[in-house]
Amino acid sequence: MGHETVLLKAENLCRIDPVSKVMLVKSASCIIQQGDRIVLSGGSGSGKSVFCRLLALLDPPDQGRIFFNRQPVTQADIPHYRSKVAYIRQRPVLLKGTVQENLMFPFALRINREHHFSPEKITRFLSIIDKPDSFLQKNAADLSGGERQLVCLLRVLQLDPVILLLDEPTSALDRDMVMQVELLINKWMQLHDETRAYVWISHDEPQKQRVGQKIWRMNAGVLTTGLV
Ligand SMILES: Nc1ncnc2c1ncn2[C@@H]1O[C@H](COP(=O)(O)OP(=O)(O)OP(=O)(O)O)[C@@H](O)[C@H]1O
Repeated sequence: MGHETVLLKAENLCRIDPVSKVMLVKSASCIIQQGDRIVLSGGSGSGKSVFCRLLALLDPPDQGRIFFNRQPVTQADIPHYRSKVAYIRQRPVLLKGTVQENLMFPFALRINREHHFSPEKITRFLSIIDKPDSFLQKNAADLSGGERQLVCLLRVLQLDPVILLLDEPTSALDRDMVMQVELLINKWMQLHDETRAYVWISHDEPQKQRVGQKIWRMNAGVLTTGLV
C-alpha cells in the first residue's frame, strides 16, 4: 500500500505501572492504515486496554512516539488528537439528561469549538440503527446497556474521528445489540469510503471473524502485529 494510506504509526511505546514499576506494555510498535479493520486479541490482563489507552494518549507513554498523519504528536496536539483517535470503553459513561443533551455536550467544550451539533448527521446515524428521532428525547438514565453504548458511539462518531479504539464495546451486550453496534461501525467505515480505521479488542471468536481483517496479539505486554 502507498505511503499516504498510513494514518498512525507508533514506535516503541512503553508503559510502566507507576506504583509497582512493572512494565505493562513493552516497546509496542504498529502502523494503522486507512481501511484497517484490526482485531486485538490476547489473554485477560495481557495489556490490551493499557495499550489502547496509550495509543489514544489517555495515559502518557513512558517511552516511544506516535505519529499521526506523519507528524509526531506533541503535548499541545493531544486534545485534538483524542477526538481523532477515539477510545471507546466497555462500560459507557453518560451524563444526566436526554440523549440529545448527551450528544450536544462535546460541543460545549473549547476543543470542539470548530464543530457544531448536526441533527442531520445524527438522524442519518439513527436511521442506520433503526431508531426514530424521538430516541433523542429519551432520558439517558432509562436506556438499556446497548442503547447507552450506541449513544456513546454516536457522541464520538459525530466529531468525525479517524481511528476508533474499541475496548470490548459489546462484551456486556445481548446479541441484537452486538449486531447493532457492529452495523453502526461497519456503516461508518463505508460512509467514509474505507478511509477510517479501527482497532477492536474482542474475546469473542465469531465476532473476531466478523469484524477483523487483520489480527494483532498482545501477550504479557508484548504486541505482535504480523509486521516484522
Ligand atoms: N492504571 C493501571 N495502573 C496499574 N496497573 C494497571 C493499570 N491498568 C491496568 N493495569 C494492569 O496492567 C495489566 C494489563 O491490564 P489490561 O487492562 O490492559 O489487560 P487486558 O489485556 O485489557 O485484559 P482484559 O482482557 O481482561 O480486559 C494488568 O495486570 C492490570 O492489572
